[in-house]
Amino acid sequence: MSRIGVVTFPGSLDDQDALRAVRLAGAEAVPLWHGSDSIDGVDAIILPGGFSYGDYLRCGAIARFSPIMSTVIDAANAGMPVLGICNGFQLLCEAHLLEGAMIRNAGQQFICRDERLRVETIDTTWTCDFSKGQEITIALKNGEGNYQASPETLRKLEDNDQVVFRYLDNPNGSANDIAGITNDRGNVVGLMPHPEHNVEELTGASLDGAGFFSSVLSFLAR
Ligand SMILES: NC(=O)CC[C@H](N)C(=O)O
Repeated sequence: MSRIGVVTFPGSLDDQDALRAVRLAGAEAVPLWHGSDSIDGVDAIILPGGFSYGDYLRCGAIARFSPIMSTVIDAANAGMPVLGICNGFQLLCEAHLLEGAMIRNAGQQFICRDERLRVETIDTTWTCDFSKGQEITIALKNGEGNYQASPETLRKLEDNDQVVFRYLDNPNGSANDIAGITNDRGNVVGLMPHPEHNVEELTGASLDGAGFFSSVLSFLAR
């Protein structure tokens, strides 16, 4: 059975939901603690949403120096699937595993709502079970979700098919309507919306988040 680790930082909020989504997908969910440099032999890693270190300085800027991150960076560079959800995406940018940065939402409001997204590439470890161009609904909730990058970086992301998700109705001012991106290799993915909140019928929400977790399991079974 594949083992997927979820890292808890001080101020993480959605680690339990991510662990639950992993279990619902049929994998072993492995809680990991930010203060240890061990990833316990897992096959894939999720950096969950929340308010690590109270969002002091910038979202993810302090968590990026947690002991576990040096191991996560080595594993990601060796090809391990890593998914950063919201604060996790911010953290992946701070750790330079993904390019670009997040600033305050245009309008300066915290946004919490369902968001329509288009899947732009299925060539990643976390989206291979979707179809290209598929439209999905995933919950969004953040204050600093406005993705920005230099014109050169944006051009590179577009040219290399590294834009993974785009908002259909851009809620926060993100450049090129970008909701999520991947690295060159397609093993590291970050997105602002929260797939772990869209996996259970009981909530009445869409179940479109399940595709992230089934994708990584399909990838690991190859
Ligand atoms: N849901 C989240 O992970 C929020 C991330 C971050 N605290 C923000 O508000 O932008």
